[in-house]
Amino acid sequence: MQQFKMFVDGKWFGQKLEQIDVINPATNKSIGTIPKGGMEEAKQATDAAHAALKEWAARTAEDRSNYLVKWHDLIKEERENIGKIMTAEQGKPLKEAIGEVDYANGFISWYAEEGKRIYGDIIPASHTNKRIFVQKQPVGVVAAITPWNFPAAMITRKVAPALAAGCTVVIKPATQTPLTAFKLVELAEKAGIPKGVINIVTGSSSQIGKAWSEDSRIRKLTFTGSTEVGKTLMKDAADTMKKISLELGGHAPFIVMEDANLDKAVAGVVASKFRNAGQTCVCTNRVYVHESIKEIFQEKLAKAVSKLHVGNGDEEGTDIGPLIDQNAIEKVEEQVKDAASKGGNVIFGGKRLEGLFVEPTIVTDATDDMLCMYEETFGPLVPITTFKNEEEVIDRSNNSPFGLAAYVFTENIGQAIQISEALEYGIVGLNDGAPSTPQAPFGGFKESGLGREGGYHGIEEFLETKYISLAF
Ligand SMILES: NC(=O)C1=CN([C@@H]2O[C@H](COP(=O)(O)OP(=O)(O)OC[C@H]3O[C@@H](n4cnc5c(N)ncnc54)[C@H](OP(=O)(O)O)[C@@H]3O)[C@@H](O)[C@H]2O)C=CC1
Ligand SMILES: O=C(O)CCCC(=O)O
Repeated sequence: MQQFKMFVDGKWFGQKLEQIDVINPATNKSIGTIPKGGMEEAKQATDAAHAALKEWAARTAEDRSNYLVKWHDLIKEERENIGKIMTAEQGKPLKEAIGEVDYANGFISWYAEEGKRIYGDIIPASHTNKRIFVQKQPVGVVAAITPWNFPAAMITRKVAPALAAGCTVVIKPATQTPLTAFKLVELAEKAGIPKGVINIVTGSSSQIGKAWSEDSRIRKLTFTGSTEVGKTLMKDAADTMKKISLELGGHAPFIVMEDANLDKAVAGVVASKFRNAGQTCVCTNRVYVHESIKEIFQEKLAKAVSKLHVGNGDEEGTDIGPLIDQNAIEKVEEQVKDAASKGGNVIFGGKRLEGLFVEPTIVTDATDDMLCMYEETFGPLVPITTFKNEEEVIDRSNNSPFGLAAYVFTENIGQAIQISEALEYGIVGLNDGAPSTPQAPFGGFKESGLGREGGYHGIEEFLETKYISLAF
């Protein structure tokens, strides 16, 4: 059994600390152990990142870009190997895991270029003897706290723009999926990224989170995970007035208008709902189908879902792997039971299988008082409800504290634009069940978070704006 180590200031360490098992959710077997770090290790990481900051920030953008390109190329060479590590610790099907590695690597190559385009401005002054220059500077040391559902992409989506902007980073991956993160950091070291620029610690999330929140040397905290933890981090970060980005929970509505191409809509639900067994914050959580097409849509969706194969992610042909843990299974079970007790019809699936597997499930006749219609599911359950008109479906879609992703399927261009604009969501998939991509600004409205990741917007999160007023 491999004993993994943390990486701080260019050194791998931690084998003398208490160890935590990393469990394969498909087999319930330990696949390695990681050190249980805490306050002390979090502080060491901050010390290292702080010491490395000045030199890294002073480099040219092109120099930093070259390191990112090397890192990208090493990840590309090992994409299958990293995918296997991810499937073993997280459970997602291998083809999806390798797809995530490519997606994750897309952030590195994109920001390797975007770092070269951090432009300033010259603003006309009010006096003839003055000039005003605006420039962007790296915010400083960045703390990145990442979840288990995307063990690679949530790291690179934060670390690549931070490094490109001239920041150094300390990372805490989810305890359930640290091995992919260690592999990425190992390849960053191999790419020659200087010591202290990337540091990673594992262990007590509350201690590490507190140490970083309270440390005034950390100038930016970037987090993906639950809304509850995001709120705690935001409160804790207030005392040192850090910049903060939060990618939190979602509850995506999927709207199927009367004139939608139903085959495209069904493919869209399958893509957005069953990716990662339903465990993404942009997964469809509730489907609104126009009442006139309800029967045919449900029939087509049930047929498509019946073709999905549930199994261990490392087996060929698996579409849906295990859920991450027992709590996740119980949440889905509770939502199915609740829906059935309130008049929902389970027309497909509905049962838990052995281990951490659960059948893909379709519940029709869903009503707004069912748990699955307002509480994030994070599992392969699709509740379907009907609507009569555009105004109704927009109101019901927006009636949520979340505002991350929404999906609309229609062939009417004018209606498509009007609905997209009316939705209080940061991402709208218009006839598109898979809108995520490195060059677009991923992020949510309302309690789904703050800030954007990806695209040129994503690098702004790691920059401070300064103006220099010159008088002569
Ligand atoms: N937006 C998204 O992509 C995600 C949303 N979720 C939602 O959240 C629910 C719960 O998932 P869960 O894994 O518990 O999510 P969490 O928010 O608890 O975990 C996400 C990350 O935050 C860390 N963390 C947890 N508590 C603290 C803390 N007090 N201070 C600092 N860091 C902390 C975790 O560490 P550790 O692993 O060590 O606990 C992990 O690295 C899911 O069912 C889903 O609804 C979950 C994951 C991702
Ligand atoms: O927060 C998540 O669930 C991860 C982001 C998924 C995506 O990038 O599509």
